[in-house]
Amino acid sequence: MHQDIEQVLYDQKALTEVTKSLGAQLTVDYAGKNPLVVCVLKGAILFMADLVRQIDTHVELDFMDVSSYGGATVSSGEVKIVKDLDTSVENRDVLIVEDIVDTGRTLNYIADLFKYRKAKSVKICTLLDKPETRVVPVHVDYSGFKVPNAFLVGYGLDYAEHYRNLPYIGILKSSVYQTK
Ligand SMILES: O=P(O)(O)OC[C@H]1O[C@H](OP(=O)(O)OP(=O)(O)O)[C@H](O)[C@@H]1O
Ligand code: HPA
Ligand SMILES: [Mg+2]
Repeated sequence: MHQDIEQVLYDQKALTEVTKSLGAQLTVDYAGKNPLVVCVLKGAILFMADLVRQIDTHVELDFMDVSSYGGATVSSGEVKIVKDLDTSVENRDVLIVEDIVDTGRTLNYIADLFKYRKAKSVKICTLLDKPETRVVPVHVDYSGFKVPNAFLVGYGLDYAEHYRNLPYIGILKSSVYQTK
């Protein structure tokens, strides 16, 4: 285990199992629908890559880069589009894939944007849901794990761009981001 990790919450086996189970459900729900599966960069990249391999029906992929944390552990409150989709969502069934819903600001913003752009349907699949810290409402359609109010890293989740490549999800030691 990495020295900056307090506790491992989900190891590779747990992540594989939950991804398979979500993929099986999505295979049923999206059969014949040709959904546009949108990965929210960068955090969701590892989950997206594993999840779509478990979806056994036709899908198209696209990527959107949105950022609100910068180098901090607390949301700035302002959501910025860094890279927009290449595809039009108009009249498409859109499935947004996220690593974590925390304050809800990122997904609230993206889901509203896709509805405004006239998507036929907008659903959310998140690996992690941290309900205690929600500031704005988000309807989560598919969720892997409900997590406690701690700063998590690994499997795509970062602190100041570090730890995304850890193959598990763990709680980051607070001594790493607290200066005193
Ligand atoms: O519910 P929220 O409070 O909005 O937080 C969740 C979002 O924050 C993180 O992304 P971040 O903006 O840090 O960018 P990153 O994915 O590139 O790390 C995370 O990957 C989610 O997208
Ligand atoms: O717990 C978290 N870890 C990493 N990035 C995040 N973005 C929102 N919450 C988190
Ligand atoms: Mg982040």
